[in-house]
Amino acid sequence: MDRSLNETLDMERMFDDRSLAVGRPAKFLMTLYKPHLGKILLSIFFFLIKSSPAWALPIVTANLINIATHPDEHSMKAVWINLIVMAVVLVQNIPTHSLYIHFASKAIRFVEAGLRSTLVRKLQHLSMAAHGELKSGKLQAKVLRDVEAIEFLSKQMMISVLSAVMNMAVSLIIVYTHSVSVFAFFFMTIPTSVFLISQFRKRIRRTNNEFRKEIEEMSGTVSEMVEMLPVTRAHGLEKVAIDKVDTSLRRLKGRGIRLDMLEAYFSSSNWVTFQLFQLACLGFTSVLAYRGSIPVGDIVLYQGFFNMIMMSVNQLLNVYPMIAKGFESIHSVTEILLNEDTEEYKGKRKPGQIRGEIDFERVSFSYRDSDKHVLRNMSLHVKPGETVAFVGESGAGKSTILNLLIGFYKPTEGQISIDGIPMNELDMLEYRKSLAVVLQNSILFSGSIRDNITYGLPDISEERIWEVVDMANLRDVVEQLPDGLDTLIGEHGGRLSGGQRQRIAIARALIRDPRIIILDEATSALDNISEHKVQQAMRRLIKGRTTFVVAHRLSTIRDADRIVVMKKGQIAESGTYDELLQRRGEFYEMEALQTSAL
Ligand SMILES: Nc1ncnc2c1ncn2[C@@H]1O[C@H](COP(=O)(O)OP(=O)(O)OP(=O)(O)O)[C@@H](O)[C@H]1O
Repeated sequence: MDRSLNETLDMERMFDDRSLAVGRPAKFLMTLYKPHLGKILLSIFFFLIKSSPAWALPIVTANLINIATHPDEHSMKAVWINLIVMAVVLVQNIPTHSLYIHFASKAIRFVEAGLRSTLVRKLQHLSMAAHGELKSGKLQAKVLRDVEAIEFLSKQMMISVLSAVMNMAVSLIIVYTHSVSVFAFFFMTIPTSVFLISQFRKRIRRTNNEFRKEIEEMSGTVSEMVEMLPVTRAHGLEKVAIDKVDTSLRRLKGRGIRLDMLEAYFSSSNWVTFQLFQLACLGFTSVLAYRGSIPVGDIVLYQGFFNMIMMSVNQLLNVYPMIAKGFESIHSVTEILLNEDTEEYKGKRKPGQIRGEIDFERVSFSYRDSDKHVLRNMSLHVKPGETVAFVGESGAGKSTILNLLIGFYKPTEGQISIDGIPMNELDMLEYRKSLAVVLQNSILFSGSIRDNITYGLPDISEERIWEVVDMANLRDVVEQLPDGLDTLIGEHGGRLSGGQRQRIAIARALIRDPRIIILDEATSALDNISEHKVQQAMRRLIKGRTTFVVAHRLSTIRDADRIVVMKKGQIAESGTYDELLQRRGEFYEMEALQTSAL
């Protein structure tokens, strides 16, 4: 098996570990990176070597000054040794920096790909109810933005945080080995300066955030103005609209100037604090050198390392907001990864060749978090090959019946059986192979017409494709397009008419040669002529197959074996078209209403 896939599956297992509680981002990161420990250790190793020029430079500079201030007969030799060592340390940076990035990047990319893939798998397995709760927009944001933020967090951890922490640690060790008193000075002054600088930075960040909010509000006002343009123009309200934007602009301008001034003040305070502490370090080390406690050249060494520590602190403070954002994203990603609300049916019984006998046994259903009984105590026996049409007022529960049949939701009470096997025990993957579904809004994806028709079936012959194209009355549409079946249809079929989209969805159902067909208003968007042709094709298709249709126009279900009239989640009456008309009940009234409307 592909190695990366193996690692992805490992990751899935990791997230099955319930001990990985939400709210522990550090543990989450460790779980993510544990399989890549080798790469991480190698990247740390190469980081240490590649960073040596930064540490060597202050030492070599101090050595050279010390040699120059105390020359003897070995001085020239010592100068050359220092220069050659520095040159070697510099040149090794070329391969070691690449090796460091190679291992760090490999670890990060593996984790990123694995995380995305685990999330996508999880999304595919979450129940429809969970999807309804998470809302698709929010889900997209999670998969795209949050994974990006976690990837960014990883990069910052592996690059900025690692380099800052290492630089600080090495600097402190070198300073400690050179002079304990300078080390003590560093130890006392650095935390104070970090505290002051972080206070200034906090204020700068706060003022920036305030300003960004103002700008967002401003863009909201402008885009609302553009959206409202037709209404504004139709009522001659241009001045009102412009005044509204002007007021918002004036506020933004004033706030902007004030924030620029505040930012200037805090930025310069930040810089001056930094410089003052550096000056204090210079003063302290100069006094030590004057007293002869340290060699003169070491002043440069301590300046260099003080600077390096302060730069590292600055770097950490810079990446802090991004790290905080990354940790927030970890929270929201774990919300999905640890969501146990997966597909409700987990049965494993293989149905064999499905005949299409379906039983609803006292089925009741309510959507989650809703007290409303959408279906109540519904029983229905459907023979293999029978066509059952559901009609009834809006909200009567017709589409819900189809959702239950597909297995998107489980009945709250009662059960549905397929060929005598309760859905609970059924292997849904096998069952759904014999289902074809055409829902109210035909769902197409960007790609060619061919891709959309053969979705999930790679080895379909050209002949078979044209056969269903003809059956779905699509040939004239396809032949008029520049690339025929390979014409790209744009996102969600945006370049096609509603009728064309629906016909593609019908062709997709036809090509599966299913045993059970589920149609929700499948022919509603077709014109009279093509609807007639599709109806003919449908008749051919549904012959011998169990079919469930939800249709609002009663004319389309005249030939159904049985029409079930739904009312408030219950079966009000059922029978053939003619039987129901003769009964003069609900259906008779609906039919009369539609005929008079026509
Ligand atoms: N995902 C959902 N969550 C909560 N309630 C829902 C959900 N889907 C549908 N409902 C509610 O369930 C009831 C039945 O809806 P359903 O879509 O099955 O009716 P319908 O008979 O197909 O209506 P229409 O003819 O308008 O499509 C409605 O009151 C609807 O508001």
